[in-house]
Amino acid sequence: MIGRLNHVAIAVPDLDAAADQYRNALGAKVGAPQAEPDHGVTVIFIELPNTKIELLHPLGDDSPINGFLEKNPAGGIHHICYEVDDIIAARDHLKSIGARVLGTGEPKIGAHGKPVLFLHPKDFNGALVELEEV
Ligand SMILES: C[C@@H](C(=O)O)C(=O)SCCNC(=O)CCNC(=O)[C@H](O)C(C)(C)COP(=O)(O)OP(=O)(O)OC[C@H]1O[C@@H](n2cnc3c(N)ncnc32)[C@H](O)[C@@H]1OP(=O)(O)O
Ligand SMILES: [Co+2]
Repeated sequence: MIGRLNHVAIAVPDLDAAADQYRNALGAKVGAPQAEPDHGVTVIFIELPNTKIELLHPLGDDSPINGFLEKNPAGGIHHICYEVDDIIAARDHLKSIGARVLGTGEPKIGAHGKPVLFLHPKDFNGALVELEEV
């Protein structure tokens, strides 16, 4: 069902510092900050030849990543995003086998303008999974 790795997301306490580090220390192609108010985050995408890194920082008061950054004040790997062809079929299959789909259960439009869903980390080996329909 899952296809390519779309991105690995890293929650960071200082978005500018993290972007500068990827640009200068690692020589990466770093995009501009992108506010995603519907998701409670500001993101910066880093384009790698085979995938992307998504730097995440809280936006607004009730960001879903606040708790994670409190537990991991230096930052940390927050989620992995896999591509799927049909997000509704993927969701219904996962629900039917008891996996918890987060939020309302309806896909939201993600940072690439495509529908996304999240699966509870406790159901996936401690790793928060995002699915993106491509
Ligand atoms: C823009 C878009 C895009 O790419 O298009 C994005 O990525 S938006 C990216 C931001 N959006 C999201 O993450 C949306 C989905 N996420 C959520 O709904 C939430 O973050 C949850 C995953 C439910 C966690 O929420 P919260 O931290 O408030 O809950 P909680 O403290 O009760 O956590 C429950 C347990 O899960 C663990 N936990 C929390 N966040 C985790 C993470 N990212 N990876 C692995 N484990 C995690 C906690 O440590 C805790 O474990 P213990 O009980 O063992 O201590
Ligand atoms: Co993401």
